[in-house]
Amino acid sequence: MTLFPTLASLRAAACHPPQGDAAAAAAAEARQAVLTKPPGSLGRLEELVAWLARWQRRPAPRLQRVQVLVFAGNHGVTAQGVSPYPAAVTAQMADNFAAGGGAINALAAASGAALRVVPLRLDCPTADFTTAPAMTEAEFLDAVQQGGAAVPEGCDLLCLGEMGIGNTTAGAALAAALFGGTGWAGRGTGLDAAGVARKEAVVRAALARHAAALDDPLEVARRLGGFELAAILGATLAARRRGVPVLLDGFTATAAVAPLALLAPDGLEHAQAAHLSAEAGHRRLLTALDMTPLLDLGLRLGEASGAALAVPLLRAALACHAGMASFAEAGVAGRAA
Ligand SMILES: Cc1cc2ncn([C@H]3O[C@H](COP(=O)(O)O)[C@@H](O)[C@H]3O)c2cc1C
Ligand SMILES: O=C(O)c1cccnc1
Repeated sequence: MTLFPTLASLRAAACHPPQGDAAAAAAAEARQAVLTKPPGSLGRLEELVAWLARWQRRPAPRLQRVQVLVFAGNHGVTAQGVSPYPAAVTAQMADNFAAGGGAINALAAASGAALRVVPLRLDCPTADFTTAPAMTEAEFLDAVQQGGAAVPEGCDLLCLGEMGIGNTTAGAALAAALFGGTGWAGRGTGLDAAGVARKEAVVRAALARHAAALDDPLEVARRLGGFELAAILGATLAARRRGVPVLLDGFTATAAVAPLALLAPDGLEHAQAAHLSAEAGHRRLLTALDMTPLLDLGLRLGEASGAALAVPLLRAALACHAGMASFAEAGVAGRAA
């Protein structure tokens, strides 16, 4: 089924995201209050359970089926020398994932999550966005659709990430176009200072080329994004509709979905920033989106690695919520006054 056959239908869906279940969240919170601990003492873990309840629309949320999706795409902007690695590495890494050899294979397995890698036209990079829109409207919608279609039925949690040489430049261009300012370009896979300056100049050139169209977040995603970034946006939208909470990976994945927060103020409420990437612009991007990352481990990999790493944290939060005794059950005295 085509989720969003036209840009107008995609825009309508993004501007009016369905709400979570406030009663389910309240029920989860009410249970937190009677468990044998001072109220609020499990901090963010308590909030995470209520968040899962709200977006799974279940008072007792579960994490039986956790799906990691890694979307892969190639970028014409690599012609500008913005990555230390050749574009061929994207397809080579997709093969490596298929053979089980990537970091995300190990991390998904360690987190008890299923992994699917979705290659998007790896033999056909996007256009170099310093000279033309990265994607045509049809290409953009197709990538969004593939992202949405990859969200499995009956999934309890989705971890979203990407593989695409050059895509931290696309992420920086998206962030700069959506939130303004300079200095969004970072080291990516390991640029030196001269390389970062060249990348920043490429971002400036892209913004100048597309200046007339940058007040529309979806046009920003089409002109400056990439196939895998559009797919992450589509998967995030589809997850919202299907009652699936989302863990976002690093800078690039966050930039990919940032248009949703500008199209609807609550457009990313069903998503958490799983970690703070070492990529320069991530902290600033999360601040702009009012998101607080769950982990800060100095990762700068992508591949949904940080998202997969946060899954055990959510499992631990649920284990407390489901497994702890209440004050009444345990015969523990409540607060004196
Ligand atoms: C071997 C290898 C494995 C990776 N896995 C993720 N990335 C990460 O690096 C790329 C973005 O960085 P840049 O914009 O500097 O090219 C993306 O593919 C991202 O997923 C990798 C990069 C490489 C080289
Ligand atoms: O934070 C990210 O998404 C990231 C950082 C470096 C390389 N690839 C991705």
